Amino acid sequence: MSAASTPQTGTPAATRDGIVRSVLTNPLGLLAAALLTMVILAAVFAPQIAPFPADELQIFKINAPPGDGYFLGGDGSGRDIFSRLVYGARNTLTGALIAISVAASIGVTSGLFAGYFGGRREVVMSWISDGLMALPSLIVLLAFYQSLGSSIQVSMVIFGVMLAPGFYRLTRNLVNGVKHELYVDAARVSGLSDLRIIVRHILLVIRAPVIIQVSIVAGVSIVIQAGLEFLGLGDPAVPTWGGMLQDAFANMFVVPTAILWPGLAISVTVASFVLLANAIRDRLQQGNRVAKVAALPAPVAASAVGAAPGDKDALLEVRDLVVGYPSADGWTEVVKGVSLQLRRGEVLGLVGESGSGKTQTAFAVLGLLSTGGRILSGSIWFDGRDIANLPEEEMRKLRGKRIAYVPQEPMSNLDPAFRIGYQLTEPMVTVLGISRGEAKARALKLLARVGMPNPLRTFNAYPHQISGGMAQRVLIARAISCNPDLLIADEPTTALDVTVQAEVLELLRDLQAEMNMSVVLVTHNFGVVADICHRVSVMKDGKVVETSDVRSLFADPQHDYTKMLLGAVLDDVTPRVYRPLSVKEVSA
Ligand SMILES: Nc1ncnc2c1ncn2[C@@H]1O[C@H](COP(=O)(O)OP(=O)(O)OP(=O)(O)O)[C@@H](O)[C@H]1O
Repeated sequence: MSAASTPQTGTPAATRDGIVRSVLTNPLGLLAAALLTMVILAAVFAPQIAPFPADELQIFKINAPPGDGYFLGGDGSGRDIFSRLVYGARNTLTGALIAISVAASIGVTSGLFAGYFGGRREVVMSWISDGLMALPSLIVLLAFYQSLGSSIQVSMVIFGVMLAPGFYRLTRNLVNGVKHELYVDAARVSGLSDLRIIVRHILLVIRAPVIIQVSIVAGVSIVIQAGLEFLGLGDPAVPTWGGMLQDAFANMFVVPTAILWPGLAISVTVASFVLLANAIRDRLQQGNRVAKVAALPAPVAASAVGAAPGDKDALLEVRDLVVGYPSADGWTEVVKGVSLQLRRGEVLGLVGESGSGKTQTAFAVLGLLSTGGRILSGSIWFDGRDIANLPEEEMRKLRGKRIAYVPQEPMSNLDPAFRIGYQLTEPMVTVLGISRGEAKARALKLLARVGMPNPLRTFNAYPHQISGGMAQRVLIARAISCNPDLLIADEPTTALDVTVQAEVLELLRDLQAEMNMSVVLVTHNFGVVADICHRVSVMKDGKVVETSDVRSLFADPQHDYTKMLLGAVLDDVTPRVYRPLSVKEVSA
C-alpha cells in the first residue's frame, strides 16, 4: 500500500528534467523562457551587443528618429536608445537579482529553521516577519534613500529584506507540511543530523514552490526598481530601464515613441517571469503526468475482453490484468497479466513480497488506481459484468454498496475533523438512502457488533480519541455497513499491535462467515493466510506465480518462490494446525 499512496516521483534529476521539458512543451512557458533567455543574454553580453557605450553622446542625435546607426533613435541627451536598453537590461536584472537573493536567502533560511524546529524560534521569527510585513515598503525605501544615497543596489538590498517575509511564510508552511512525514522520521531515526535532514529531505520537497515564488518576486522587483528610478531615486549615471522611462517621459511631447522601448522591455520581462511561474505551477499541479502520456495506447474499454465467467458461483474473476503507470519511456507495468478467481463466500489471500503488485491489483478492482495509473488490458468480471475501466459514476455505485474496502492505516483513513458517528452514518445515508435516525441506530448496532465496549461513546468520539485497533474496527464497521458482496482488505492488521491483530482478524473471519461475504485479503503474512483464507494466490513481480487452496499450499508448495517465502516464515517453527471453514460450511 505504501507505494500506492506515495506516488513514485523518480530521481530528483529525472523530476527536474520532467519539469524543464514540460515547461518547454507548454507554448506560454516556451515563449517566456525564450524571452527571458534573450534578456539575460543581452545583459551578459551587453558590451558585445550594444553598438555604442551606454553614455556616449552625439549632440546632433538628440531625440533623433531611428536610423544612422541608432536602431531605435536617440534619447533626450543624444545617446543610443538601443545601447542603453541593452545595458539597462544588465543593471535592471542585477537589481532584481540582488532583491531576490536577499529575500530568498533570509526568508527561506529562517522559514526552514522556524518550520523545522518550531517552538520559540518560530514565534520570534514570525513576530519579526509580521513586523516587516506591516511596514509600507515604498516609504521605507524612500527613507533609506534619504540617508544612504542614490544607489539602486542598496535600495534593492533593503527591498529584498522587505520581501523576505513572503519567502519565510511560504517556506515555514511548506516545512510544517512535510516535517512529520514518515520518511523524515525515518531519516531522524537513522541518525541523520537536523541540518542534513533539512538540506537533503526537506529542501528538496519545497524547492518547486520556492522557485515559483522567486519567479514572481523577480517580476515585482523589476517593477519596483523601475518605479524608484522613474521617480528619480536611481543613480542618473547608471543606465536602467526605469531611468530611461523617466528620460523618455520628460521628452514625451517631443518623441512620444521613445517611452515605448523601456516600457516594452519592462512589461515583456515581468510578464515572462510571471508566465514562467505559471508554467511551472501548471506542471506541478499535473503531478507526475508526463508529456508522452497522450501518445500512449488507450486503455481497454469495459467489456471489451472475453465473456462472463460460466461458473454461477464466481463473484469476481480477474483475467490477464495489466496495470501500468506512465513514465518517460512509455507505460511501466506494475501488474503483468494477473488472473484470479473468487467464489461467493470465499476468502482469497493475495500474498507476495513488498512491491509485487498486490495492492495495485486490489486497487484496479476497486477502480482506485493512483493518478496516471491505467488498466492497460485484461478484464475484471464482477457478478457477471466487466468493471475494468468502468466510468467513474458507474464505479461509484458499486464501491461502498457492493464492493467495500478496509485499508491498512486505520487512523489516516478517518477524517480527524468529523466525529466517528458522522463518518459511519454518512455512507449509509448516501448509499442506502436511509434516514439519519435509521443510520444512527444501525451504526450503533454495527459498533457493538465489531466489539466496541461503549458504542454510543465511540459514535460521539473524534478519531484521535480512540485507539488504532478501535479505529480499524470502526473502518470494518463502515465497510460492512452497506452489506457488500465483496470486501477488499489491504493488510488490515499490519498497522496494529500483535494482540489487537488477532482480535481484528477474528472479527473479520466471523463477519465474513455471518454475512457470507467474499473477501480478497492482501497480506504478506502467512499466519493471516492460514487463519482466515480458503485459497491463496502468490504474487511476484506483478504476476501470480501460484494459486492453490491453503492446505495444499502449506503442505506442498509448487513454485520455488512460494517455497522460499514459506521457508522464510516457517524456519525452525512447527507449522500450526490449520482448518479453515469450507465455503459450504460458511454458507450453511
Ligand atoms: N502511483 C504509482 N506510480 C508508479 N508506480 C507505482 C505507483 N504505485 C505503486 N507503484 C508501483 O507498483 C508496484 C507494485 O506496488 P504495490 O503497492 O501493488 O505493491 P504491494 O505488493 O502491495 O507491496 P506492499 O506490500 O509494500 O504494499 C511497485 O513497484 C510500486 O513501485
